[in-house]
Amino acid sequence: MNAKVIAIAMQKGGVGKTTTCANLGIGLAQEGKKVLIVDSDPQGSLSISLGHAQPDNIPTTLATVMGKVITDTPLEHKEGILSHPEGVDLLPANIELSGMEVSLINAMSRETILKQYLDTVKKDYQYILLDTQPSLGMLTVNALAAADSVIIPVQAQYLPAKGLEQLLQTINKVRKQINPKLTIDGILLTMVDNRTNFAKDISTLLRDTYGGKIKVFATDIPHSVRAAEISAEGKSIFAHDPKGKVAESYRELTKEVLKIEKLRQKHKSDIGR
Ligand SMILES: Nc1ncnc2c1ncn2[C@@H]1O[C@H](COP(=O)(O)OP(=O)(O)OP(=O)(O)O)[C@@H](O)[C@H]1O
Ligand SMILES: [Mg+2]
Repeated sequence: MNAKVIAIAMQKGGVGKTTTCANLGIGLAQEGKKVLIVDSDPQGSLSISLGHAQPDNIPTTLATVMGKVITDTPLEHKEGILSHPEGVDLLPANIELSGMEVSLINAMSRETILKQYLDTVKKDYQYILLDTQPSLGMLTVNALAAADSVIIPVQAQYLPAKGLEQLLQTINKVRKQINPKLTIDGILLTMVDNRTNFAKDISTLLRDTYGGKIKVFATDIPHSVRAAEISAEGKSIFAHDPKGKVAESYRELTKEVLKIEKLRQKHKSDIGR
């Protein structure tokens, strides 16, 4: 195994990054994949939403293992990785990670500390998903430097134009300077309210503006209070409301994500012929 690493990134807050990371991760596990999800947000929202209500009490987190990479200290096998009853592994985060962001400033190869860490666990997984914080700071750059691809959640109610442009510029910079093979899997429309036409307008606008260059996922994630409830429950939408429209859409998204990998493999073998 050599995991595909997907960063879920958008510096605008509250667009559904954490929700997508948890539910896509568990969706992939339900398709039989070995999945690690990594919380790289000092707020620890992903850790909270996967059942660790007090992340600040967790002794070993992403900050611990990144610290060990920086100081060249050997890691134990799967150090700090917790398992979730729905079949995924989680590397949690807490407020200590904001201290890490400061220590990165003076670290050698500071943009690739997370990548160096992930290289030690990639053989144990097929997918590694990275939840990122709402900023384009050093932790997000580390996630982009470590990733094979990015999924960009965009909240359907708001025109994402400016935030999206900044993110694309950062992705291009990371490609040029650190990680040339980084690709964009797609833009994901989240919290879509089908009672309005606005979401449709935005998705048309996105396709018109970026079409050809960037895929917009065919699957939209609908707005639903059921989705908002899960972060307090510590479980996925599949466990909380399995027959609901949000569970259905995350199942569809999971299929789309698996298809991207299949197409890439086919493309590779076609070229090899
Ligand atoms: N499909 C949905 N329908 C309704 N509410 C949702 C949906 N998806 C997520 N939410 C809620 O919207 C809020 C923001 O979602 P989430 O935490 O996933 O976004 P985020 O991009 O990770 O935020 P941040 O930038 O703060 O990390 C949360 O309260 C979440 O429960
Ligand atoms: Mg979040």
